Amino acid sequence: MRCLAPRPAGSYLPEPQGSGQCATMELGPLEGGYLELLNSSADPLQLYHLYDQTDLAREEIELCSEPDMDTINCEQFSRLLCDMEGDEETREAYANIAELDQYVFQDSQLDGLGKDIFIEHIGLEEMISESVEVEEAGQKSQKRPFPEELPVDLKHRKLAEPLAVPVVTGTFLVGSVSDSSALPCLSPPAVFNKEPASSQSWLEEPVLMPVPPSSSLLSCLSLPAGRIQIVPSLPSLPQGLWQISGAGTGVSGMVIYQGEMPQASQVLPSSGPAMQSLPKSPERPGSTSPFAPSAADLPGMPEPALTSRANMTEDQMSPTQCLTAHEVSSKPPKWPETVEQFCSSLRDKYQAEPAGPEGILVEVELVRARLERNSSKSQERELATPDWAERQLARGGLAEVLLAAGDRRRPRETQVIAVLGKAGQGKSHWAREVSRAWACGQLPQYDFVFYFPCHCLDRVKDTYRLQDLLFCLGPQPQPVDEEVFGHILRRPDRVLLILDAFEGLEGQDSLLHSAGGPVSTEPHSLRGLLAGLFQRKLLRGCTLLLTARPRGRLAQSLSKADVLFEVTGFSAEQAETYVTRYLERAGATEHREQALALLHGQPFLLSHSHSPTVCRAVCRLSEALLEPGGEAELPSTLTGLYVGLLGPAARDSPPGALAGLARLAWELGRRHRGTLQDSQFPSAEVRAWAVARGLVQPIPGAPDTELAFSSFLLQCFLGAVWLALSTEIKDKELPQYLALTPRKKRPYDNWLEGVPRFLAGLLFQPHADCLGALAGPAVAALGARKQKVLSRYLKRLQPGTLRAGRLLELLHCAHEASDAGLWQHVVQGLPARLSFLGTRLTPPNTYVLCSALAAAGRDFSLDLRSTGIDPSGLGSLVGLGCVTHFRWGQGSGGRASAVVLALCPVLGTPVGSHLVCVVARRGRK
Ligand SMILES: Nc1ncnc2c1ncn2[C@@H]1O[C@H](COP(=O)(O)OP(=O)(O)OP(=O)(O)O)[C@@H](O)[C@H]1O
Repeated sequence: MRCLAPRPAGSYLPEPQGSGQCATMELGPLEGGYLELLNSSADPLQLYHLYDQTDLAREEIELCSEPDMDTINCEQFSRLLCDMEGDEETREAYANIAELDQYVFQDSQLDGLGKDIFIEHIGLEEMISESVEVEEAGQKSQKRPFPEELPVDLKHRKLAEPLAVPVVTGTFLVGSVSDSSALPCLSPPAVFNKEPASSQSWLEEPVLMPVPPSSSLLSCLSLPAGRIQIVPSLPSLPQGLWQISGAGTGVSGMVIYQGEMPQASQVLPSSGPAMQSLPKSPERPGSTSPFAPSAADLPGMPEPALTSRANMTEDQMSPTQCLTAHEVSSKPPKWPETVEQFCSSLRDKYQAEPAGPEGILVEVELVRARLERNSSKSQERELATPDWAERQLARGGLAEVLLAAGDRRRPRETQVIAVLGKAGQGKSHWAREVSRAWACGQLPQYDFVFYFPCHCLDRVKDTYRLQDLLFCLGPQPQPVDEEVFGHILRRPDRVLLILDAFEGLEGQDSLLHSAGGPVSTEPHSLRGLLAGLFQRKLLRGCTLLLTARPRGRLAQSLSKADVLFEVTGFSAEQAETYVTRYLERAGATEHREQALALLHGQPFLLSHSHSPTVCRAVCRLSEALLEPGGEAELPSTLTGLYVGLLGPAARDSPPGALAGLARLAWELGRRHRGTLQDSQFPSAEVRAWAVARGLVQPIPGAPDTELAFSSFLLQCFLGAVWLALSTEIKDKELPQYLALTPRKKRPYDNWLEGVPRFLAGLLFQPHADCLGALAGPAVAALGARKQKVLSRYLKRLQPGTLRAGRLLELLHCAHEASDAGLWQHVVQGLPARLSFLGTRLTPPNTYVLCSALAAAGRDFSLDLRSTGIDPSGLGSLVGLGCVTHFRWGQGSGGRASAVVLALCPVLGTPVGSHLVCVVARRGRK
């Protein structure tokens, strides 16, 4: 393919010299240089096509004999690149652009002017709202001279044009904001503290007010009147657009952009840095994966071939697929029939599986993760908590995740990728999407993808060979075919094994690091086989993708993985998308607005909907509540949510069914298990009831005799029901199950981590609406006795002595209890200085903390560093009048890294160094 190489004089495009067989474009010659070309409104494809035709006519090249202006095939594309590389003028023009880019966007000393011009020049003005007037709000940094080589017109404009944005010194900035009132501003009216921090505390540094990032959440932070101060010498901010709006300041908005500026060819995300990382919903006509954009996603590109690899030519593949396929390996032209058949049966299997129980897919981001020791004394590790703005999203989506370990990969070396996250965050959902994406032809670097739910691999008694694992225990059980197996062994680098819910394997931790795994494919225990894979002895060179809840010793072993990612659940927007899609699937689209109103009416449940599991539960209850019509309201607690869901099921249950299932949930949970065999149910009747009511469900890929609780949270709820109902649990033992006080020897390791708050909810909430609604009035006396025991215990607890994680759990218990006396007792006991350093503040954690601080009626100082708190949560917390001081920022360990800002009524206070921002004000010049 030919490139649009500029001609030395005048026009960049030659006059067409004949049309040949190609359609003639009506496009006049373009004058100027590459920058003009970039700036022109001409369609690049048209330009290419026009130029291409003329050369075609000249060179009589066959390529364009069937002209299709929408199509650039792979070969054409690589020739374009080659031609561009070979052309001196092209190189020079692009070098100029690159240099300008570097000068403008990567230099922390540069003011906003050059950037603005550059943005405008390359056509990114749209990023800056034209409706907002901007004002200088800071001081200029020292300017450097322009590089001599810069295009003259840019130099000229830089010097001649007026300053379009207020300059605040530092790293860089992008533009003003549009009307912030249009954004969902979740924070309450804020009154900031404007006093200096008191001494002798972690607040000693003048750290007051963060610049909160705006995100896909489009959240904003209301800023009250007060001094503005940005502490200088900040290390780099993470990338992204940050937005602040302030009511009391006349500031309509402020956007800070930190990080690399998108290149001219890139599209700036309209609402923050969130990137797609999962294949798109099957309902969408476009591609289901960022890996291979479809014709719908990229107008002008041919739709990629989907399922079959046979007879697939490069022309039929999308460019991305095409390039990737070339990069990864060249495949043999044709596979033996048996291999083709096996491969397509695998693809069919994955394509036939629905996306989750409801067949809904919401695109979510994966975040780069890291494990760290949870205390200096312990060897145990847990997921590190980066600040929200420091998170590194897997910007290349699925492709990035799968290729992430590639850099470190040695030739023919197995790579291990771990995708981690708390229960119910969507790990399995994501892993199944990977296999579905492959089945749709979107991961051409793999010939075979095997998905295993690890519950099915926990067979200690039998021995297996590698081929048994792949064929008999694999997703599409069938007799071993040696020809296919031989094919797999020849190219292990083209095999992806997905081990989902890895924590479900007995003794998983030892599989990852112990030595001595088998080197041959002779029969071994299943554990031995897996150890051989992880120790890179079996199928060496393959990719192992495992998903797990990282806890205990497993977390320790997982640090051996080549690369780690975390599934972090839904944003508020994604939760709303889920609700919408859920109702569409249920054929109840007419209830959408009401359902969203119900959810927003219960902000606590809204915050919990950050977990896809809870979001799904909320949808199910909303659907049930809205169906009969009339007034409806969601409960205000998680306990209420699950009582609402289980109540009707309990009412029509066989005698003792609920208690029987609750006992199973508890007993299995104590052994860290969430799956059960048919034979474990008290009776076939109970099994049938539990399946029919969706309390347990088949495990995809597992034998029919194996079932799993439909969610971990439901198992926790049932476990708590058992503790509340059981006469076998002695009263004095009950408090230990809240796991709030450290004990030397704990009989209960809190694996069922949702139990404490559900137990408090079940025992404290009014009996008739809660425990009674599930188990009938007969258990009222038992419940009252247990409640008394817990109440005594909780009231003796001193919140000030608890570590941050336990304090949050106590707040959750008190919230679930919905008991005014208990709540008051807890909030009154909160210490005035609260440090959450290194403890995750998820949306529900932030919610209970906000409620408690607001109810306490006194002032608080908060350390919010390394909590991962999101912008809206941060806005809500620091917007509380009672929060007089707070600290938030990147990292821990006292790095002088916080972004500090306090407001003054009039902006214009010098705004520190190393930050460039645009402050937009309405009605002021
Ligand atoms: N991106 C998503 N789009 C739509 N639904 C989702 C998404 N992620 C998760 N879900 C739904 O949320 C629920 C929980 O997801 P999933 O089972 O994948 O979580 P998990 O992290 O694997 O949990 P566990 O650790 O308990 O196995 C499922 O019903 C799933 O279908």
